[in-house]
Amino acid sequence: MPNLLVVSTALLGLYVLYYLVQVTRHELRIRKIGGVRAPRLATNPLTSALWFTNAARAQMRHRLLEFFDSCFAQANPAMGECVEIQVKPNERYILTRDPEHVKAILTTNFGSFGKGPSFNELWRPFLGDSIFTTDGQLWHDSRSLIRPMFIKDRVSDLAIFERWTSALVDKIPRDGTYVDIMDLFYRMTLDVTTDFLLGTSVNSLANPRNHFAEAFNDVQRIQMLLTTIGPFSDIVPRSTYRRHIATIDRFVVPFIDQALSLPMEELEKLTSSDRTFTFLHSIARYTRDPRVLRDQIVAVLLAGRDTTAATLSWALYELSRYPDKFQRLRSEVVDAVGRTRTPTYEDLKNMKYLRHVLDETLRLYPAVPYNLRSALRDTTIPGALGQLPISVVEGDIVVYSTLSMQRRPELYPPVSDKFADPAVFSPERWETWTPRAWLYVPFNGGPRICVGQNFALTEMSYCLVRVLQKFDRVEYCGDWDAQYHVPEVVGRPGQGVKVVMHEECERIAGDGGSPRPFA
Ligand code: HEM
Repeated sequence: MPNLLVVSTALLGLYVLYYLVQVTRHELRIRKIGGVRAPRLATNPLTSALWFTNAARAQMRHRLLEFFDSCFAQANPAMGECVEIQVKPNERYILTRDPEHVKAILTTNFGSFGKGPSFNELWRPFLGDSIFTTDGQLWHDSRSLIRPMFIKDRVSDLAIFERWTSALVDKIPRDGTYVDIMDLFYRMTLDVTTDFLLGTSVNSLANPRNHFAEAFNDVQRIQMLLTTIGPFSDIVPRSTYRRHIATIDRFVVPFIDQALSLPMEELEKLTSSDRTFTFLHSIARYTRDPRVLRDQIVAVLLAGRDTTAATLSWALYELSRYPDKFQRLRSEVVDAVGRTRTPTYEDLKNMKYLRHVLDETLRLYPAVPYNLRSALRDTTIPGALGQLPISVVEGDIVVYSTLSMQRRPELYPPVSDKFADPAVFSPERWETWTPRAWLYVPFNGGPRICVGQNFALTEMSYCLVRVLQKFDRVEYCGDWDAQYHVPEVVGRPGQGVKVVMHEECERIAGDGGSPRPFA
């Protein structure tokens, strides 16, 4: 027994010594970089475990924004809105909501930051080595493979959007009953994206109970939790997560096998016609590796589906709160394309108020509310003007929130006749205001800017135009006070968006004035 005590004490002593050496080495490295630390919210594994527990709790209770904002109460004005958590002696999480920091990590100091090995490891079961999870040459190769799919000529082919928005419009009740339009938007964007990627849609608008869609939603929910608790994510059981990934693969892989079975001439033929073009057939011309194809398809599905659905949902939610803004948008739509004509790409680009509605929606509800980058080498992010920079050691994780940053009132002009309170939905502000650099970055910026930005804006514009051509009033039926933001990979309205859509009625001269819906 005494021997056991001696051995335990010796081991503990050795561990403490090792720990202190690590702490000192890390501290020296921070100084050597030439910058300073941000204020610390946690200094050791115990206090950081407590911090991550509180973060996970806030995320599960949908209070992550409040939690994230509260962390900056301890920020030091000399360093901008930035704080840090020392997880282990040589592992830190740096949190920021400062435009200068976001600019540094996304563009001016792009080469020093990336997704990093821990993000890759955490996300690999879901997204493999795709555009989202890799850095350097692997990322560059993915981007070169994917970017040509989003050139203007391809995006301006609106047939796919027409197919699925008209299916969505058909699903909206005309009899005064309410519908959760968010559910329809999620189903529509899944149908658009699977159609665009694979050439076959899951047709979830017709079949709401879809195993693939359910698995896809659940994997994202678990993935966000794993990311939030990062260093402690090993404690989360993975069986449900793996089961859902298997469901996703069972859906996607047969399409890939089929594409790979086609000879190159056939792939070229399919890809050269707008009618038969699919993302899968196009990238299958450049890689025959089924794993690469699977990973890129699932990554673009993740990128393209929920982001646009959530943004459309928030847009309609806000428009239903302001009937005058809804009417203004509708007038713009009807003046430009009437009540039935399908809009062209140029029509959509010319609708200024429509663009302001989407800009304002993405300002208040950026679809990707939280994001992170890992330091790939020792580097810095800027301090306040004339102050020392903040040292970032290789392996440190910098977490930034566009949601929190884009809602900081002090980064906006004072409230005036022309500029509404930044907490309020006001597309009108965009008529006279341009955001200061790096404040408004819903699509990110720099070399990793969203590759689907134009596709997304076209899809969302098309959908809103078609809905507003048909319906002249929207009535919100949810509980305004109960609405909340769900902080997952993509932030969506927690209560859905329950609305009654009122179809425009014309009074036909001579028919006794009975209302008749427009065709
Ligand atoms: C409202 C709609 C959208 C928003 C707000 C949005 C936002 C973003 C953001 C913030 C990123 C950076 C993610 C990161 O740092 O890891 C990103 C990347 C990306 N987005 Fe989008 N996105 C939208 C729609 C789309 C659509 C429709 C597609 C494709 C169909 C798409 C494809 C991509 C891809 C492939 C990337 C990875 C780029 C890279 O890492 O090089 N996005 N998007």
